[in-house]
Amino acid sequence: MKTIKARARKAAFARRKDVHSEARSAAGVANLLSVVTEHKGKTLSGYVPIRTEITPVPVMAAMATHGPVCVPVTGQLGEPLRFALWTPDCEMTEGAFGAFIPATRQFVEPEVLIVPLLSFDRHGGRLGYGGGFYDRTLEGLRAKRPTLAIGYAYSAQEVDAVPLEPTDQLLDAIVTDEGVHWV
Ligand SMILES: Nc1nc2c(c(=O)[nH]1)N(C=O)[C@@H](CNc1ccc(C(=O)N[C@@H](CCC(=O)O)C(=O)O)cc1)CN2
Ligand SMILES: Nc1ncnc2c1ncn2[C@@H]1O[C@H](COP(=O)(O)OP(=O)(O)OP(=O)(O)O)[C@@H](O)[C@H]1O
Repeated sequence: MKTIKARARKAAFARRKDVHSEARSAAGVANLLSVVTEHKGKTLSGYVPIRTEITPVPVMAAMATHGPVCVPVTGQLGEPLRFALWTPDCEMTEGAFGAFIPATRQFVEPEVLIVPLLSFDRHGGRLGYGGGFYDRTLEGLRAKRPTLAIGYAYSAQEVDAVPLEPTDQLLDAIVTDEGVHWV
């Protein structure tokens, strides 16, 4: 399974690089807003893009006028993510794995998560960078309360079937530059 996932990641990185563009990112914004605006006031987690990830930052900025918005903070490998409050103008500093995090961190627990990914399938399967961070995190959050995991990606990141393990947490919806798909 490790080699299967590693191979899938390599292909997914190449595919995402091909379609990464500002125009496609902009096209995703309206679709993502249509989903998250239904959850105004709930704590929403986004992410600051790394590598060739589609950016949810305009959506996070719009939602920050309605309620708390946070971003993931990585601890040790094997630990779930934590989430620090974020505002469009907050000071940022470089965290682990090159992802930017708020310089001053007030930790909160999101109910709605915009989840970055390398590839997804129609059944909610998700391939990430391989730390298992979102899997551990969603497992913990879902054990406490209903939690909405929204995958955000370029539509070209769709595959027939993501290789899955028992510990993989499924997405509830996938939003792309081309539309919204509820699982
Ligand atoms: N924008 C963004 N922020 C995020 C995440 C993310 O996927 N996207 N994360 C989501 O979890 C966390 C950071 N997790 C990451 C985990 C691994 C790698 C990474 O580059 N891994 C190596 C392989 C490591 C290994 O297997 O030894 C690689 O892919 O080359 C990057 C980010 C928190 N913040
Ligand atoms: N809840 C969990 N408890 C124990 N191990 C876990 C859990 N979730 C994931 N893992 C393990 O972590 C490793 C990496 O997981 P996986 O390959 O699914 O990461 P990923 O979803 O691609 O990455 P990420 O979520 O960080 O973006 C796997 O070996 C997996 O079994």
